[in-house]
Amino acid sequence: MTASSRQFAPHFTDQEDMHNRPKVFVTRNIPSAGLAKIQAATTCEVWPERMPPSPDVLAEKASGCDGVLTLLSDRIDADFFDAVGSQLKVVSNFAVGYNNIDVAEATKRGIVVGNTPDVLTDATADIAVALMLAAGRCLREGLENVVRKEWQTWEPMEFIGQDLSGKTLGIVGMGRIGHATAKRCHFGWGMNVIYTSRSDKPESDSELGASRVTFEQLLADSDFISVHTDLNPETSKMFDSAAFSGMKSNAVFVNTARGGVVDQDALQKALTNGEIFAAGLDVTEPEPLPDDSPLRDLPNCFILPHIGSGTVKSRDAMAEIAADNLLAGLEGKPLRHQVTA
Ligand SMILES: NC(=O)C1=CN([C@@H]2O[C@H](COP(=O)(O)OP(=O)(O)OC[C@H]3O[C@@H](n4cnc5c(N)ncnc54)[C@H](O)[C@@H]3O)[C@@H](O)[C@H]2O)C=CC1
Ligand SMILES: O=C(O)C(=O)CO
Repeated sequence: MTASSRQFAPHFTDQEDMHNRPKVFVTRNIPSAGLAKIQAATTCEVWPERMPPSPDVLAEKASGCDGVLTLLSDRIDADFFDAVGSQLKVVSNFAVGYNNIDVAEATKRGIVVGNTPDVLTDATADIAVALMLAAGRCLREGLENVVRKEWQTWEPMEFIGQDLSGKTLGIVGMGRIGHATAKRCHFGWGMNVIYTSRSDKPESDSELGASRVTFEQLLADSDFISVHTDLNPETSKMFDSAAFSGMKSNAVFVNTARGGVVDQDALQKALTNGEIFAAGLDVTEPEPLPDDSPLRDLPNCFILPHIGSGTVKSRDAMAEIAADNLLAGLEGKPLRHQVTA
């Protein structure tokens, strides 16, 4: 048992009446590093299926609960709060992003909301770099060529991509994951880093020689653009047709943040018309993309099924923090990571 779990585990014993335990609903199976803690301290129902519960089923299952542990695919809003009843104390999101939760509405009702920052920063930055390489170096076309048995010979004029070395990387949203991505690219490939942010980032400036620029300048100067903002009203669809037409024709666009920051029709046009070179996406809107989404078929669009935080270490640590947040909220104690509106 870690120090943090000791701190947050409510003091229930086996002898204690199960009915006195707080009631919680966990909307999907999560690593036992967190789930075991929750099961030891609460009366807990875990949604057993691979697909998320529908909003109606989610509300029904959470009804009468003191706490819920949610995923980024669960919408937690006023309708949900109305449906589940006034005893709900805490919503613990198994993610750092919490755009699926109406935090203002939760706060108004005295419900605390937790998230899982930091422990997935490196894993997600690694996927951002993987996407830069995959999209920039035509890995989809190369792989499909091999899988379809079209590989005939060494091709001097095919599968020609973009170098990272010495190029300019534009980070949109220089937060935890933005900085970690920039660090990899600056020290790994000697990339020049520019960024947009809501405030100056002196640590990124001094550690990486980075400079804060306007959004328009970032679009115009970057060879690689990597998005790391949270999804909020300001960032929603910030990558529209004007943004893509402001980019270099060799630009590689990478998004590991949220699909909602991109106008996907505009992205599809930019990729088809050669306005930009390629895109690498770990996130889309919706997830999954519809089967007939044209983005699925574009050879210069490399799409992953939202796996940024998908390492054993990150997911275990996320589960532990999410469990600690949930148990702390049930006891009315401060959460390890609480978010505010
Ligand atoms: N693909 C994946 O599996 C994962 C995706 N994410 C996404 O990445 C996001 C970022 O995570 P962190 O770096 O931990 O969060 P963070 O809060 O450290 O960084 C977000 C940054 O974006 C900035 N920002 C917000 N609005 C902006 C705007 N209009 N223009 C420029 N910058 C703006 C914020 O000031 C902040 O510095 C999460 O909110 C989540 O949506 C996070 C983890 C895994
Ligand atoms: O944590 C997040 O916000 C994710 O997108 C998945 O880890």
